[in-house]
Amino acid sequence: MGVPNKVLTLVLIREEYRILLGMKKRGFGVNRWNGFGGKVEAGETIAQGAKREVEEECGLTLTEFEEVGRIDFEFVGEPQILEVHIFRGDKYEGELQETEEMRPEWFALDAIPFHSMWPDDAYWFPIFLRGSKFKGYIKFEGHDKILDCSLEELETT
Ligand SMILES: Nc1nc(SCCc2ccccc2)c2[nH]cnc2n1
Repeated sequence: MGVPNKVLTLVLIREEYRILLGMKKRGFGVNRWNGFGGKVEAGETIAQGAKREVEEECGLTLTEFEEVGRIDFEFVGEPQILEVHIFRGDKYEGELQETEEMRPEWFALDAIPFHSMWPDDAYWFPIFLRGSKFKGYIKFEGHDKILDCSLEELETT
């Protein structure tokens, strides 16, 4: 029995022709565009943690969102697996704002900046964008090199 997984959230707010990403300004994944998310705190559900991180990181309040995927990330030399629960944000309220953590920006679905994102995103974003549910396991060496990648599409909604 190794170290328990670190449970994290990742929220991708998607409209018909565009997706909301944030440029990470500090911490894990800095200088990459990503969805909004982070740690799940004691006493909150994973979904509550997802909603909280969106509010903290870009000022929007999710009113409709759904868990659509889960990817376990292993980093060579680190015993703790990152268990990332991925949500699609469908409806939200509030005013989009830049925070200390994230600079938000909308991207057309045919102009997603994969060259400035985590390298695995290019593999699972297409599954996410066609509305399927998915699960995966991805092994990294450092933050740029993928050693193993296994993704399974679970259902097409
Ligand atoms: N898209 C994506 N995201 C992450 S971490 C997401 C979860 C997180 C963690 C810490 C702060 C905020 C959000 C990744 N790791 C390795 N590949 C990856 N791809």
